[in-house]
Amino acid sequence: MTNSDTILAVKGLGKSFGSLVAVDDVSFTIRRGEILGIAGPNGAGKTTLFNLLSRNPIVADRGHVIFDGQRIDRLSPHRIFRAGLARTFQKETAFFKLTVAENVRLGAVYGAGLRGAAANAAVNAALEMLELTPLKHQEAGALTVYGTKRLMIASAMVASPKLLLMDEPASGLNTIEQAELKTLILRLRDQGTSILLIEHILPLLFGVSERVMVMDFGRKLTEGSPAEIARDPRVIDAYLGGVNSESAHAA
Ligand SMILES: Nc1ncnc2c1ncn2[C@@H]1O[C@H](COP(=O)(O)OP(=O)(O)OP(=O)(O)O)[C@@H](O)[C@H]1O
Repeated sequence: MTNSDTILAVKGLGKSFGSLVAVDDVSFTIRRGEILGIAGPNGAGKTTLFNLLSRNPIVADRGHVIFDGQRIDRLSPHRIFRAGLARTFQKETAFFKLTVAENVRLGAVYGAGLRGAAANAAVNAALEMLELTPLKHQEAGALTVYGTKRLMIASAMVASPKLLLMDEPASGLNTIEQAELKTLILRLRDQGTSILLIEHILPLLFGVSERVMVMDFGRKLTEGSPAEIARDPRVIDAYLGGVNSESAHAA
């Protein structure tokens, strides 16, 4: 069911909240070095899927997850992170009274288990990668939205994850910041990190993803290249709400 080219293989993943099936029998794979996009309307189950993969803060009712050849759906969130699967959150999340560098250090020490010079080197590399070095001594609470988004990514990247789950990194960003984020996401991928990306800003999602999976009512509706997804009438019906595929695809 998995091979060495596959970084993540998800099979039959499911989660219900009472009578609501938030994630319904979802299966997919991600190749090493790939960016797989996830689209879908509000409430489709995208964030719940991330929660199940990271087991943070909830666990799946059904299905299994093979990450880098190892079954991870019974590991603690901490062990999943250590195994190389990191995530960012939709809501800006940071220790706002700590500095930017201190936040990233927490990821290095308590997340990745690094100490001393190794921790310092990882923190500096992550700050540099996310262009946060000039802001390293600033309180996280004083960052812009885009700064906080980059801080969340830096706090994940400090562990050198093999796979990064990004939950709506472009929400709240202006168009210039969105363009910068696009460059940054591609750079992370080019440096060897596979990426699973939830994003409502379709030009960005379609512009960086090799493939896009669309969810609706907890289920995987379809998956394909961005061009295939943009012209799929089921997707237009479920998600684009009549926006024609040409404008949705204009990156
Ligand atoms: N802890 C929870 N308890 C009860 N219902 C939940 C819980 N978490 C999510 N849900 C419900 O599961 C469904 C899927 O939610 P989810 O946040 O995964 O959707 P989404 O696709 O990420 O939406 P959005 O694009 O708005 O972020 C929604 O109906 C939501 O209300």
